Amino acid sequence: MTRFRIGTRKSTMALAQTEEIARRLQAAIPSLDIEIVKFETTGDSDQTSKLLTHGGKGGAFVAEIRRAMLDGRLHAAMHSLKDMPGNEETPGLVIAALLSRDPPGDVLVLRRGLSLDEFRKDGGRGFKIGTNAVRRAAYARRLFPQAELIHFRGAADTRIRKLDNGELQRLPDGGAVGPADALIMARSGLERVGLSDRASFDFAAADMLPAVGQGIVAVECPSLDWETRRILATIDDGAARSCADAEREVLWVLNGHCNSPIAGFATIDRDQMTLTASVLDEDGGRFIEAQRAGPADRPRELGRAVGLELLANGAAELIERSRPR
Ligand SMILES: NCc1[nH]cc(CCC(=O)O)c1CC(=O)O
Repeated sequence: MTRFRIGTRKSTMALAQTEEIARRLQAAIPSLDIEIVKFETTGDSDQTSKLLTHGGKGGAFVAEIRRAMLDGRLHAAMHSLKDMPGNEETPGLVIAALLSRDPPGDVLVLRRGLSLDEFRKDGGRGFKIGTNAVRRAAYARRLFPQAELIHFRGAADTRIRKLDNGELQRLPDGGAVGPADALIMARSGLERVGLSDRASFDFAAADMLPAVGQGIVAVECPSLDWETRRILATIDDGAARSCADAEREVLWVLNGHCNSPIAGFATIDRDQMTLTASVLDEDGGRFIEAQRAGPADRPRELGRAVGLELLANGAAELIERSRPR
């Protein structure tokens, strides 16, 4: 049998996620001969320009690796579900597996030597929080109204090194900001790069609603490659899929772009699903939130209802305002 080739970006986090896919596939199908194929992408080599300008890291990576699958160079590709565009479908490709969800929330990572009490005592006054996500910036402005939010990017492990070294973040216009005193990062990402001991504080979902799909690793493959789909079905997690269907339906209804200020998070309790979603203003001034519960086996219906409620409350205007031009 030919080797089963899975494509991935080369970052520490992406490799850890792909190795997890390989481990689960190997456990399900011991005879499978798996090869991990590493891709260098525009998103990784261009560390300075704002992600926004090329449609998000997802946008750049997704296009390149998808070509390889459609050309037959790969059987499948790893994605963070969070980074997959929610406002379009890719003809010829399908998300054939979603791994069981890792912790979905965000954490605060402080520069070494800075204590949480010190950081929090005056609403963050005098401190700089680095993040590239409109969603995180908007929630952070609410939680730490006195802190300064600065643009900060890079792979998870690189970002923490920059934080500890007090490095400035270069901006696309040639300027620089920083150094940052704190970062906001996904707990799952931090764990995957082996740095979970750096989490100073876990944000509750109610205080910082996770991004749609956060914590879920996705595996994509050509939709007509039935053999690959059968293989990937062995590691597909039903609960992750239901939550993903509900959360991504919100993106679909809102026609959200790659860096949309949209948050969405579903949980399942027995046969009930609860879905919360929000649309945020870049400066944290306006929040539109909606929450509904419904049968867990009808996730899209719930996503649609929540998405339409957000639209009825003015979501489209906030999303259009943040669209990259
Ligand atoms: N944009 C990069 C990215 N894509 C997915 C995750 C987190 C892990 C996940 O959601 O599975 C991260 C890092 C971060 O947001 O801190």
